Amino acid sequence: MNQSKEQRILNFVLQNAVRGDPCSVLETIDKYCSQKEWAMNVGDEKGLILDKTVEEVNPSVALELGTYCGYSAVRIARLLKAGAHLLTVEFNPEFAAIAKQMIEFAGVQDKVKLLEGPSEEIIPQLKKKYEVDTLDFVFLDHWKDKYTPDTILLQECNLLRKGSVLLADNIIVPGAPEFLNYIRNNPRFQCTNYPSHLEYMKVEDAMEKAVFLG
Ligand SMILES: O=C(NCCCCc1cc2ccncc2s1)c1cc(-c2ccc(F)cc2)cc(O)c1O
Ligand SMILES: [Mg+2]
Repeated sequence: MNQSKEQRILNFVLQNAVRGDPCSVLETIDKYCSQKEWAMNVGDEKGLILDKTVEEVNPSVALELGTYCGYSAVRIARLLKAGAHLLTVEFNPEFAAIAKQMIEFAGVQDKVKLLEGPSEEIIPQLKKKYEVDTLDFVFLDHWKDKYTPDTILLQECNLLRKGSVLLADNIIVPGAPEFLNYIRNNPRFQCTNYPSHLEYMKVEDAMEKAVFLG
């Protein structure tokens, strides 16, 4: 049966990128998705905002919700200091299988733990099962109507500490209006908006950073 788009992206990386070189993997995915088939990776323009935020936070423990093909997991992991790690959550088994191979090809597998399942099930397991104390950085890039309930769940599970940084993708497209309303009106978060563009398109999009004030 014919291949999925995600399998085609992975194959293009396996055939054209340099094994063990995360930047080469990112460039190759961006090349494929801007020239051949659009896909919902954070991309190179919003990827720079992600890079700057990760470098600023320099997290020891990071969480990503919404792995997809592993583009942003590779993007984040390549910037992590020795001993730091990223937990990334994907509920679609096909996407998780692609992402696992992408992460391994990029050579960042020692810094990334890929967790399969719905975020609302995984988040409550982070402390006991995955030995997380608190999260320094959280990248929200899964279903846009899950951003708010999962942010509330992270607080209920005591996974945020004073200074924890959340970064949310797709604030304009597909949009996360309920999250924006929640986070900007919540006195426990200090928010910053970063205008940008939808990955590989001239369409406006934005990212929102929210620092937890404790
Ligand atoms: O839906 C998007 N991303 C989430 C996919 C949902 C995957 C999930 C992961 C997970 C893990 C744990 N629990 C539950 C879930 S659900 C998304 C969509 C667009 C877009 C933009 C314009 C379009 F015309 C069409 C699509 C752009 C983007 O950057 C996106 O991130
Ligand atoms: Mg996104």
